Amino acid sequence: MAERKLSIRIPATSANIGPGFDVVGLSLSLYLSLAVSYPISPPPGPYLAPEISYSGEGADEVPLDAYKNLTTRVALYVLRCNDVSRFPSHLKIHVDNEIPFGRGLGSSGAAVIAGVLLGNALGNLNLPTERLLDFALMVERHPDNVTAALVGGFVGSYLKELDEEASEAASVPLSEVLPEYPPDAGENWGLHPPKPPLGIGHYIRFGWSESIKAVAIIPRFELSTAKAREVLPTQYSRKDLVFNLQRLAVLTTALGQTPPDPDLIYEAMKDRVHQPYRKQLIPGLPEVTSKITPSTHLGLLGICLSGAGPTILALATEGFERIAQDAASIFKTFNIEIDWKILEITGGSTVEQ
Ligand SMILES: Nc1ncnc2c1ncn2[C@@H]1O[C@H](COP(=O)(O)OP(=O)(O)OP(=O)(O)O)[C@@H](O)[C@H]1O
Ligand SMILES: N[C@@H](CCO)C(=O)O
Repeated sequence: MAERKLSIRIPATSANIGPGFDVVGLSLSLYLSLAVSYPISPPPGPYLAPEISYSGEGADEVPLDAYKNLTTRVALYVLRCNDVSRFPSHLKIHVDNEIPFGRGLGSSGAAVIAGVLLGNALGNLNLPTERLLDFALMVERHPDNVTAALVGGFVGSYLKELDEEASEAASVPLSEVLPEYPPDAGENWGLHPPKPPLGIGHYIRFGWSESIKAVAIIPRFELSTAKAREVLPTQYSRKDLVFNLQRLAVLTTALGQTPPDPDLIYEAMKDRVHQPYRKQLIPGLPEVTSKITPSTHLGLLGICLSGAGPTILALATEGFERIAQDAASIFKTFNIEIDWKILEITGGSTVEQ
């Protein structure tokens, strides 16, 4: 029986990088990988729903029902928006995941991009990158993680201001975008989910100095992005806004310079928009980010919360192990154990047939 096989690989991401809340993201060398197969002509007999197997991070909690799993729900959303009512029969998907859940390393953004790429490939849709991003943004509504996961590198993005009709289309509740269809609903599923407006997200890739690696200091507890967003204020002072804008403007160029300048970067990775409010959820955050500096740790460039946390990201050119071990000692005084990884800044998502 002739089979079609696909391999899809999505990198982890770190969002914000200090002052760039909801704006910048960085793709990192930890991966969510999907091995997909299905017969080109389905064998005679009834339609068979997808079979998912899963290994690695999140294996004990991720739903294996294709109508409940985030990646396959997103894939079905993309298919249905493009007049394909269901998955191919006898579809098999094996997921292997290296990205820990709820740690600020973009696990949900990776799962969403995996779904968009899976839907695009299964439906032979050949959607351009910009359209793939529109679909991802209908699900994960801030662009930093999904854009970096899709295109790779150090990326800045913004959401376009939409006209009234498009804003309405883009603000439908997530439950309508990704309903949990009953697996036996067969051919009768509607084909008209809310389609994304065109061109929601826009992005640009900045330069990145090859000498810089990322040390991910990963506390052994989860913090959901939703919870970490609830503690943020809805309004900011002009002083705090200008503080972040000044640093972000410098940071986007400073990280592309060789050799990178630690004095410029350390200060440029400070933030007043999200980290001060999230410290109540991450004991030890202010201590780690203030005690590990370029003057105490040779090679360190800057240090910040990764995404919504609790992971802390240190950017450095050398001295990686010492940075990680000293961060571990500080966290230990707060009774928090950590794992750490030295990561490369990597390319974007890939689909191989
Ligand atoms: N591979 C996956 N398959 C299915 N669901 C996933 C997968 N990865 C993540 N998720 C879902 O996303 C949730 C984590 O999302 P959340 O936004 O809270 O954290 P994060 O994406 O890891 O962190 P951040 O957005 O700060 O980088 C998980 O609890 C799980 O429900
Ligand atoms: N910019 C987002 C990233 C997390 O997904 C936040 O900090 O809440």
